[in-house]
Amino acid sequence: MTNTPATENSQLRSQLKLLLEQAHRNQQIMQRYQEFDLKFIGANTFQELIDSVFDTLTEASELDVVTLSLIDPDAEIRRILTDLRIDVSDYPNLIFIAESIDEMAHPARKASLGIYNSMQHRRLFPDTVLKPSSVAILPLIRRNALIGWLSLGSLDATRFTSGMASDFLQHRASIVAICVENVINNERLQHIGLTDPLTGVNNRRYVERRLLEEVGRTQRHGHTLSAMYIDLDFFKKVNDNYGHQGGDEVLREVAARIKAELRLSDALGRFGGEEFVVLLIDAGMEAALAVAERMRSSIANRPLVLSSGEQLRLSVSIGVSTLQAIERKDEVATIAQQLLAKADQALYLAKQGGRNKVMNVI
Ligand SMILES: Nc1nc2c(ncn2[C@@H]2O[C@H](COP(=O)(O)OP(=O)(O)OP(=O)(O)O)[C@@H](O)[C@H]2O)c(=O)[nH]1
Repeated sequence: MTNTPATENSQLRSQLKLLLEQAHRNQQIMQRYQEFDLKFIGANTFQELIDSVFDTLTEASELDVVTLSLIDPDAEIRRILTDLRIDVSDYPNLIFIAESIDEMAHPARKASLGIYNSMQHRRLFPDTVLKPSSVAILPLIRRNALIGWLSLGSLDATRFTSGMASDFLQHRASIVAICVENVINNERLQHIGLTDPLTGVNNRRYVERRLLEEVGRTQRHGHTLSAMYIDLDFFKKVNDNYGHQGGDEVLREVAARIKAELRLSDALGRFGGEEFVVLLIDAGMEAALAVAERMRSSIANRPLVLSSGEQLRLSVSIGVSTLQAIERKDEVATIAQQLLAKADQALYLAKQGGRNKVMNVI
């Protein structure tokens, strides 16, 4: 049967209507994606970016699971994030790949779409996340280097199929790659500004900032907070006998021994020369004195070995103070100053008392 002009006309009209509806839907999708791109680009911190990737992207693209894997062989990114007090364990969908990428079992630089395969994709969808039925694995490439993968997963096995065009997804991955690189560089700069270049521990600026935060928290929630001043004894002699470089090596080793006695939530900063300040979070005087004693003995009881092979014995003096019940009306800055001043007085007593000692001022 041949179509009359009238039926042809009506068929064309309904085709046109479908096309217009499709175009309208596509425009809405594009608009939605542009909003997400702006959200990614607007992220200033790593935390803001990963929140956008995991929450916004998952919801907007109607995905069941999204993971972000970053190649971090020397754990540098993890160290920066930990120092900036971002707990990576809060993000099960954020994966750090420690091995060299050649060991990864799938093509590294091309987008790959298809059915989930546990052999191939297990690393990008670890046990802590939902197992998808189909996946889109999008490499994140910056300046020709592979920095990780954005992995999208759906419970619908037909959502991502191997023949499907991936330009649109790859475009999204390029934006995520740029944003990841930017926020990591930002965090790196922040980190450098708060780190002592010689010892790698934090600097005075960081500790002073943290101290105000922690005093505020103590005031609000009634926790305890302790502070320590740690000063190397007769350090001038180390420089005189082993040279400035020997002195620097000693400072690095002492910083590492102090750090080894601390919890991740505590703060350690080099305040200048051969003086360190520690903030012990949620620790009263008794606990702080015990930690200080462990630090003192870990330095005094074990000789320091220089790169020249020379060994030397050294000690530290430590002054401890603790914040107890504080009045709400007191100024945070004044309380912080008093806490440090007391630790400094205690250090003075330790030096006066013969060094290699822990003293406290209440
Ligand atoms: N190698 C090295 N030495 C430093 C650094 N900063 C400060 N110093 C040295 O640290 C020494 C500090 O000496 P003093 O303040 O007299 O104290 P001390 O010899 O440790 O004596 P007490 O603190 O009284 O036990 C000086 O010789 C400084 O030159 C540094 O970054 N590297």
